[in-house]
Amino acid sequence: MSDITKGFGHDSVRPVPMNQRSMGLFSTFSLWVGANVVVTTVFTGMFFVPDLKYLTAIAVILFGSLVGAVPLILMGNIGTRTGLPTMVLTKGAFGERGAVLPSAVNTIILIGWTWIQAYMAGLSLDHAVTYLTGYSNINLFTILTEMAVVAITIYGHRGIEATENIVATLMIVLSVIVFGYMFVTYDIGNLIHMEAKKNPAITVMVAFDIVVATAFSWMPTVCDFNRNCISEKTGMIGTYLGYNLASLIAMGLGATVSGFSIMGNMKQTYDPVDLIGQNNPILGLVAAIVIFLSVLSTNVMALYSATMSYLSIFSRHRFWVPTLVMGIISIVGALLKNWLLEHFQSFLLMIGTLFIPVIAVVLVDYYILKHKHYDVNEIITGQNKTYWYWKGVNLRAYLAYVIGAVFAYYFSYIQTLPTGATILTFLLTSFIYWALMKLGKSTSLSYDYESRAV
Ligand SMILES: Nc1ccnc(=O)[nH]1
Repeated sequence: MSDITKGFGHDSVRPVPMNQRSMGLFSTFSLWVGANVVVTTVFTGMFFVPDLKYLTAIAVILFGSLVGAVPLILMGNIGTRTGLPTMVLTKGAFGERGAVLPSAVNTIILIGWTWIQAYMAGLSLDHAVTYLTGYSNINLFTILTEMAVVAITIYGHRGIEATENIVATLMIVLSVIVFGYMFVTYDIGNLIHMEAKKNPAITVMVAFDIVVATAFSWMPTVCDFNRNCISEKTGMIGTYLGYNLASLIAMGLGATVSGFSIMGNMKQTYDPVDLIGQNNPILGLVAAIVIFLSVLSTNVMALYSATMSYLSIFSRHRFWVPTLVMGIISIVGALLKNWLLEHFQSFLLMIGTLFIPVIAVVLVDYYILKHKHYDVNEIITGQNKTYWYWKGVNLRAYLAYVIGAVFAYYFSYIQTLPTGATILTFLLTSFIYWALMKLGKSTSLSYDYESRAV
């Protein structure tokens, strides 16, 4: 056993020193292409057409991603500067003990992502194989996909980076083939002129909000990888380019397939395999490979980040043990199948509610209140109690967080806003946290923090 495990990743939550950084511009770019070209993002793109006109949808996807990727790269840059994973970094704002809650929630959410994505990969592979051979076994293809994910992730970030370097390029090339085939066979001109719905559920503003929220869904993960970037500049540029290209490919694919499926009087779908597999089983298989690779390259990141979040709480455990245990959970849970798809929308809303306020608090804390400086050693050891606040918890961060989360919950579930709630939640939480911390400075409440933070 020990011979096998020696080769596994030994990744930990300790800061990655500069001389051990492994991601240059191409790796960073590939990683973020691999991250956001994923079937769930394709699925999201489906909802934009025909509610919006095709080119309007593409413009919203592009613009929303360009905007959402700004906080994403700012967040990732904290990882590059400190060498720490995201959930360890939340200690700086939430306190040594206050960070336990976001870390635990993040672990669970990431496993949720692996479930739905593995199942959706299983579905596409199954459809393609059925069109080709008549054989069908969704469970088998789902399990095989997720087993491959576990087999890669167990080798740690180096295994993941090596995978992304190949898979990202492959996905770009294969998706160009799929887009090309669809545009020619079903006629892109028709798609462009297709009428938008009269009473759309998704307006331009709501679509924009959803695209920005997609970027937020990556923020609890970003430092786990960008802490391996060799420089701040390549980290930010690689992430920005990779993430935006990926959004355009993935959401664009969903929007395109949706439009063509409706024009062809089919049931609305996001899945290119469903659209083209019947006419052309070989290209259906190519499309299924794109979907499979999209999930492989994303689920390795989700499982890895779930492990990092877990290790943020239980830092002494060896990397491969929680990876393997959660890997097995990710395989079994994917067999919940349609239940996962049915709850996907509420899952997204839940993530928005739970995590946008966390990101707002961390960004304000690092870039504004702590002037771009965390004492890395102190975050890890807690020796001088710099980030101890009150009994290990920063109550002001929690207060801002709760207000932000209640706001997000109310305006997402109970009284939906015509603008969506993502950006407003982010701005509101940022302001409240900043104000509470500034206000706190002049009251005795701040004694604990101020006296120790020198
Ligand atoms: N679409 C996704 C966003 C964040 N994490 C994932 O695993 N998938």
